[in-house]
Amino acid sequence: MTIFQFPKDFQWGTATAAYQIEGAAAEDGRGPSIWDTFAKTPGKVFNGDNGDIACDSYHRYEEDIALMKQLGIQSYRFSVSWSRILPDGDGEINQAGLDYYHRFVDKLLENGIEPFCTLYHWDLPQTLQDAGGWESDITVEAFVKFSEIMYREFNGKIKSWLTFNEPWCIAFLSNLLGAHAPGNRDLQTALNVGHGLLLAHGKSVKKFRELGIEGKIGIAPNMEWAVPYSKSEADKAASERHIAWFADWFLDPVFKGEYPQFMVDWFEQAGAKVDVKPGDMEIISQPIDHLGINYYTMSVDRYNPDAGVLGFEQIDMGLVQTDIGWPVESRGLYEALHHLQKYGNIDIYITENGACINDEVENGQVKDFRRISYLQQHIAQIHRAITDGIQVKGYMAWSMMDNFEWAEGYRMRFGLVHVDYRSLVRTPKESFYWYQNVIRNNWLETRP
Ligand SMILES: N=NNCCOCCOc1ccc(-c2cn(C[C@@H]3NC[C@@H](O)[C@H]3O)nn2)cc1
Repeated sequence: MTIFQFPKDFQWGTATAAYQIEGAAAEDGRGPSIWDTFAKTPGKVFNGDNGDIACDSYHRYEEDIALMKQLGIQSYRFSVSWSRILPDGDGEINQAGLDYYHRFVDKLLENGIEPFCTLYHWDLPQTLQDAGGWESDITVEAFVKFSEIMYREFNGKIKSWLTFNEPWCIAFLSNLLGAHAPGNRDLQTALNVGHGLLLAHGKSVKKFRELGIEGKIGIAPNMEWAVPYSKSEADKAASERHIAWFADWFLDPVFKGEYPQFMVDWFEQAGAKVDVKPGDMEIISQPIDHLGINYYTMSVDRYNPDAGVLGFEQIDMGLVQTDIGWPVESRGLYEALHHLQKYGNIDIYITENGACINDEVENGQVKDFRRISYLQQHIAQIHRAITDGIQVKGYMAWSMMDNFEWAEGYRMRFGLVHVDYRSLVRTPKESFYWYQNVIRNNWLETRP
């Protein structure tokens, strides 16, 4: 047996997001978001599932927090439903929305759990999408206003902030590939959205500093690691484009104040160019305090000029896959963490990592041993990176509970806790008890 001891101040946690767990979609003044609209558009979400009820965490948060307490986590990453706070995206504040998050955050703090807040986790108020979405300064300025309201309201209660979750999904999955809300399929739109969210990020960080808010702020890109299928230069370049598409396209502007030129050139030959105005990159590259990284899988890429805008296809190498079809290769997390060192040795939180394993309850138990294997492999890679001197400060398993997995609806389960969507009964899985032990010990035990 090998013991991997983690630093004494390492923060163990779990993560969720508002639209995926809260439900109460039209309750207490909440306005519609683009995901309410998208989910109710026929054909967009498996089975026509939507977030009207979800896990009903809006009403059951005390039960959920009791489970977090039982799990023993030190921090809990959640997101705020913007359209609960500002139902029209801007304008009048909905006090009932603020009151909900105060009740929720107070309950976390009462239980010794640090709230780790993501301001934007994909649920843009529909009124702002109607006004141009992230391509429009209207939305950028509305986000700054929304974030200022949250900063002022929760200053001293919430000390760990993230502006945006997974910019790649917001820009490209949702506006080039059309798989997520609002479902556009246009490269120029995707680049405009990416630039808009980066401007909103920079302006919000600037506001955070101007207000003298206590705590730390950052952003949480999702990364996919990729390696070339062959030794050819074309395959090598394809895997580099894949990595940069998810990470460098957003992190170079944040940390270096410029887009990666090889990607700017690639997109230009594909017919799209970011319209960078004077002063934009200075705003975007406001210094941040920490970086959230979401990691799930890695890819073996082969150059194929006919395989989409980025010109790579992902080759199935026969690796074990989770139930959503993502190859399991924890080495990619280690490599991704080293890749990030070019931006400096910034504090990093693994703000999402987890496995889609769709086991159900049998005799009161969920024997999700495949999830335990996935988590163990990936946590071991984090220990390896820390041993190399990389400043990983925490790990938040995705997800605390099964929830609405976007276009996959409720069929894909990532939770440490099983949710019966009819009864809403929560059942801790075997992985919950395994993770409870890792947290209690602050070490990982691996058996040969
Ligand atoms: N690899 N790309 N190939 C080309 C594009 O393929 C099309 C599909 O792409 C993807 C890529 C990534 C994802 C994804 C999902 N989650 C899980 C959520 N994270 C935030 C939290 O809310 C979780 O629910 N993280 N990432 C989905 C689809």
